[in-house]
Amino acid sequence: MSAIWTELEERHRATSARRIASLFDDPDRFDRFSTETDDLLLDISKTNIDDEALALLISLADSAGLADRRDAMFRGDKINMAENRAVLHTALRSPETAPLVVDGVDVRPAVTETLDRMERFARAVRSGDVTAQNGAIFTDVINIGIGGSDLGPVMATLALAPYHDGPNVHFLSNVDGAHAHDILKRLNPETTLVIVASKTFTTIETMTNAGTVLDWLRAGIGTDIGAHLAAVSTARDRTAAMGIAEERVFGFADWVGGRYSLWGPVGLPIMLAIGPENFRALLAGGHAMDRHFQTAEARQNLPVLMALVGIWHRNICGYGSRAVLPYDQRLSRLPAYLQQLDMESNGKSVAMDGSRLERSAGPVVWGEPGTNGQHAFYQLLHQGTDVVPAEFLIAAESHEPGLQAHHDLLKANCLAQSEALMLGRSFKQALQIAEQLGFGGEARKRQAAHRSFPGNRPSITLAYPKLTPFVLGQIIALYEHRVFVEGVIWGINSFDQWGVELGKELANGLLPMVQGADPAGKDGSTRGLLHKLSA
Ligand SMILES: O=P(O)(O)OC[C@H]1O[C@](O)(CO)[C@@H](O)[C@@H]1O
Repeated sequence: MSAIWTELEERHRATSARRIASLFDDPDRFDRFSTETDDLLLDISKTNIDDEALALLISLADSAGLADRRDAMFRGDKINMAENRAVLHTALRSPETAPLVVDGVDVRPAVTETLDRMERFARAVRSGDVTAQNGAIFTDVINIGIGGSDLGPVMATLALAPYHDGPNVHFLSNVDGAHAHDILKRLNPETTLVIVASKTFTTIETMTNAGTVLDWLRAGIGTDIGAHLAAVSTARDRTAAMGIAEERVFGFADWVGGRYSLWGPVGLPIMLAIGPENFRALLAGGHAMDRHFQTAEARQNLPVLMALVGIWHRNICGYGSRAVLPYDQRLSRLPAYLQQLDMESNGKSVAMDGSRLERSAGPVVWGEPGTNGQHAFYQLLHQGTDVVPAEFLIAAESHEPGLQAHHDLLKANCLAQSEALMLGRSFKQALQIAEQLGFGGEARKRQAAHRSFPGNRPSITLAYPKLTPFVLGQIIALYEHRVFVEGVIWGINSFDQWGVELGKELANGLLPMVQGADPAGKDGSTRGLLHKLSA
């Protein structure tokens, strides 16, 4: 593998002076460097990757054993070695029936049974067959969860707003009491269903918020609150201890990682919002991407290509971050969702065997929807000292046919940004502009310096017909597999998250000090801040 890395670095050295725009002297470049699957088109042509670089990147993935690792994941092997767990979120969206065995048990029947139970429950809540304690239909649902038990449902519910015909869904995640307060003050406990979503059912934020919301329910409707509760968890003993009836608990197995969990019971709020049929279409989209990932040749394989672009930019070009820029307001939480998916999976510096990684791994992922971002941080994307590879997402068709002019503008802006990043504006062109504006002499040069754009900044674009549940399912699964492929190439375990533990432990120790205990043994800064923060 190291020989391929060296060849890639050499290829980069040999081509880094080249302008990306010059690659379009090849009239077929777009056709050869863009790929379509069911609904998605991925365009990687506006990068400096050429045939030679792509061939090397593909051999890198091959030599990392990508096909074997992929098959091992889908087969249910315990590829999350650090936790001795299989990684089978793909089973949650699979209609296949052939046995899928983990620890001697075929997992398919339980997946089907849980999905059917979720569906029955969601239908009954939506129709009013399952009602509040006083017989009223539930108008609102609060999902209490954080991280993977929040971000996926938040992102998908917003993305699929045009399909939202069920109760209003509110997401309570932050332990900051302001979050609970601001949600609860708008709601009526008599018509509110509460889902406590936590894989472990130990997460302090979720348990604290659940305690507050259960108290709010009791204050509003009395002690008999069972009709207003449901839970999503792998820990049935703990859901029982919270008083949530067995039939209101939707369980899943430890082979579903938190950030990969929206396809199963964690997706219950999505199902309540958009209905079981649309939820199943989301699953079908995810499964379609699974099939594509498993069967397409590397050069036509969207997750593989997206990952290889990621590797090229991170490791070969040395770019430390990537911007996710959905030109789709309803994907405004996609960057936040991807921050967990990507950075909690691949934000690591240790290989599977515990040795230090020889190369950089996961980049910083960030972003905001276009066009808003254009009026905020795009200045840095175009003229900043660091290059940030951009990832654009855009639909051919909107859900608002009556507002076509808006969508035309949205598309024009999206295309303009990737074009501007690539082309830039030369000093010579900027001099002409300055002259037209009436600047002369040194002022003209100064103006031109400020008004020129280096260009040659890479971007990729993901285009889709319309943001339907099926398309969204494909997009999410595409990113999941992209993260997986990058993790395989970096040689890391993308499915554990030890990096979140230390802060949790220290917070437990600090709580008594926040409440007045002696901060003995703490550093000067922490002691000083504790003093300043004592109310
Ligand atoms: O669903 P749980 O167990 O409450 O965990 C919530 C989140 O917390 C984390 O463990 C990180 O703190 C995530 O991986 C997970 O998605």
